[in-house]
Amino acid sequence: MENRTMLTDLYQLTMMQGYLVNGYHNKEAVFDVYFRSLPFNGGYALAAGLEQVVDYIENLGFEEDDLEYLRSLNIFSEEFIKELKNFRFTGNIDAIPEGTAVFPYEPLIRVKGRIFETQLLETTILNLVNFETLIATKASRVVSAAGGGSVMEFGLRRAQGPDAGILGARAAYIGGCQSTSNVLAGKRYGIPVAGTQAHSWIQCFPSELDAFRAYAHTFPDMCLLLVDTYNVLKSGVPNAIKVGLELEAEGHQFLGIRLDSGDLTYLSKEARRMLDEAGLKKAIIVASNDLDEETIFAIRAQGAAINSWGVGTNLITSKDNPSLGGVYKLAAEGDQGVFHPRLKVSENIAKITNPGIKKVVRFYDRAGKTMADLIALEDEVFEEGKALTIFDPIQTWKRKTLTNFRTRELLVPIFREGKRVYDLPKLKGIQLYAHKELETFWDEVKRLTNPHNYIVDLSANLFELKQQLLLTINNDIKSKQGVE
Ligand SMILES: Nc1ncnc2c1ncn2[C@@H]1O[C@H](COP(=O)(O)OP(=O)(O)OP(=O)(O)O)[C@@H](O)[C@H]1O
Ligand SMILES: O=P(O)(O)OC[C@H]1O[C@H](OP(=O)(O)OP(=O)(O)O)[C@H](O)[C@@H]1O
Ligand SMILES: O=C(O)c1cccnc1
Repeated sequence: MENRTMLTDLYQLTMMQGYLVNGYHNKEAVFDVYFRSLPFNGGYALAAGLEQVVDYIENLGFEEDDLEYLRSLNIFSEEFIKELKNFRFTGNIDAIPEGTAVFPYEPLIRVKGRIFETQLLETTILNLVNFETLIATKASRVVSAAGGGSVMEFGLRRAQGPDAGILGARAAYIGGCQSTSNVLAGKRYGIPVAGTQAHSWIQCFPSELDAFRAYAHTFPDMCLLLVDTYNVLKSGVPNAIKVGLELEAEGHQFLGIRLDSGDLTYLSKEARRMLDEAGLKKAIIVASNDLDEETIFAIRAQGAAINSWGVGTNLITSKDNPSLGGVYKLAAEGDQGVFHPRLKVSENIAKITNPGIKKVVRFYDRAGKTMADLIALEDEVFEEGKALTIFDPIQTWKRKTLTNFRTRELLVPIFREGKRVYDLPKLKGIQLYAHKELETFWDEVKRLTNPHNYIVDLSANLFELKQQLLLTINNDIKSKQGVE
């Protein structure tokens, strides 16, 4: 749908020209997309953004004016520009479907192909996956805090620009929001749109009652009245009740009220009592105002009578954790289908990469609950009938034996030789899948604060390969130091 080919960092293009000049452009590479720590000190993340990655790959191509611009920088050769003219992706991509619960170091996307092509994809894939995964995860936390109450996404006005508003609404829907106020996101992705009215509507009329009546008259079947413009309990709620009863006398269903300031617990309880006493038991109470999972959790714990939550800024900007640190790291390089595992060394243990072409295997018990994930080498097999001992890759004495398990491989083929082989699921389907997916995890992993660490280990073979490569690199450095 959208050509984002030029939405990249300059260094991808300079490296590409470098590969070409040095005869490396046809070398094959495998890159992994993964993050190193969970956002929000939470227990899981929800993968999102794959549909946008697919769209990006399918629309790759440099236009004439892109090439003109690159020429104007005076750093690229004509030979390179000519290569760009014919650029398209001809490799393989595997990915974990959107809505899947994912954990640190698990390859969310695995890209395999000519380095000339795979190098370019880094920036854009990360840009798309980091943001949507972050917002889907945040939304999932907000929705979980809301218990059975619905959550409307209200963030567009304070999102970090239009793209974040639109893709944020999409990700929030994956995370479980019921609707969005964002009309373009509704049109583009089929997300249900919903809304009430602003204070300006109430202020514009001679009185609050006039404003409520006018709204009810215009939208009798979607009438949620904002009750905090003047005084919630002395004016807003009594006026809303009057109009609600008038609407119901005319045969319509009065939807309810929205509280947007003050002590939401106290006001909702009082408003509930007043609505019930007036016979408007079905009218709902919506709350908004700077909400996030913590405030919603606290307000519910106080016994508030709130049915639905409008959540904007804190959700769409992921205010308490504004980025996900997803990275795109080379795991193997090869020629004509023969690959060699590669590793990046770092003083920081967390930054040492996992080498080789890998997969992610999720282990379930017979009741369908998750037991652990294993990052393994692509060709490894874990027989379902056979006990398997797994161990923590840092604290290797921490061991666990899995028996009587069922396995699932999380990465699925998305592109083969440049052609899409994956049917993109509908957004509603992704939302339902995410919900079901989370049901397979224990509550301890999902709780909002200090969750239990879900086990993600390396297979024994991958662990061994990593140790071997680290040893080889270390020995190499030592012997070179001896020579020089
Ligand atoms: N009972 C409650 N427990 C915990 N937090 C609450 C409760 N009621 C409201 N809040 C939160 O407290 C904050 C109140 O913010 P603030 O003081 O700006 O709101 P306000 O009194 O409604 O003023 P304004 O009219 O400017 O919106 C909001 O984040 C709101 O979600
Ligand atoms: O608080 P958020 O989670 O971002 O949710 C959206 C907020 O946006 C609107 O407020 P508006 O832009 O009119 O500002 P105000 O109510 O804070 O004055 C609405 O009334 C909500 O309070
Ligand atoms: O429809 C609403 O009530 C709404 C929409 C966007 C932001 N705040 C509120």
